[in-house]
Amino acid sequence: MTDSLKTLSEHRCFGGTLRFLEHESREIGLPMRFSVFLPPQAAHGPVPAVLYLAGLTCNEETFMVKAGAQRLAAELGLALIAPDTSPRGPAVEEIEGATASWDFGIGAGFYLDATASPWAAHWRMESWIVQELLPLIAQQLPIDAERIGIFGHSMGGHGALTLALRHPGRFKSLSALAPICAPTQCPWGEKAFGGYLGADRAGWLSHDASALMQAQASAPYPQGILIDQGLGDKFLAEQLHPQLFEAACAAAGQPLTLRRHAGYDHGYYFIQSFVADHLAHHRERLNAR
Ligand SMILES: N[C@@H](CCC(=O)N[C@@H](CSC=O)C(=O)NCC(=O)O)C(=O)O
Repeated sequence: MTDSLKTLSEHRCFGGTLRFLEHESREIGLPMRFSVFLPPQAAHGPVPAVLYLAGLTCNEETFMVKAGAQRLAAELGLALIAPDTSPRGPAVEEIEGATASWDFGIGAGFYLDATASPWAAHWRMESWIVQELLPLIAQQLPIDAERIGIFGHSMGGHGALTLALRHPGRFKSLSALAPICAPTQCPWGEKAFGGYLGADRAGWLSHDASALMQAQASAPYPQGILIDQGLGDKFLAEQLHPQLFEAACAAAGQPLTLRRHAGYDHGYYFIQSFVADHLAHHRERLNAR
């Protein structure tokens, strides 16, 4: 059966369960991996969940191993879902350019559906996550499909902001850590969008968080968006541009808490330091009825 979940490993964790899973994805056309942490409360019925999108070079394990989020998620009764960041395996490794650099191809799916050849065949991360993975998880695991939030880091922060803005109502809460805020105006985004979407830059804007927010007629998240950014982040000036998303939120009337933290870099020690605030942000909004 195409939709069945294969458990790769299962671990007891803070009274809940951490599972690493795989399924045959119809959208990607290949097996895809993801991880799910179910808190103890999931033993008694469906729980709210937060989808975490990871950054360049990461996979479905990175967040669960490095962020230190499970203890608080167990206390708050929140499930955590962490998908892989691109298609993988022999079928895609042989595509020219798939493994040549760490910011494009494998480990760098950018959470969109590619339209340009040869990427369009398998690089369908947006459809995989939104149309296939979330419905499958809600069907097969004790997760409340109506109470799902989204956050992410760097490329995954871009993914969180853009998927939330491109799918109104799908995600009830939104936050990001050091997100790529204006990918049409930074080297990582220009390389990825040029490869995955082709040379016509007009089409890129529908995957640019700042452009999407600028186009909103009213605040899509009236309960507020949280962003944390380290000021010691070596990628901040060239790649991330939080000030552009901040300006777009101001123009759209979107409440935004953008916290700038002296000394913090781009890595998982920064994420560990603020992940509790993100889980609390989501829990408050997902539990509001
Ligand atoms: N190899 C790169 C560094 C790659 C990197 O920093 N990846 C970040 C995400 S960057 C934007 O999406 C990350 O989360 N890495 C995983 C980790 O464990 O830190 C280089 O050479 O600079």
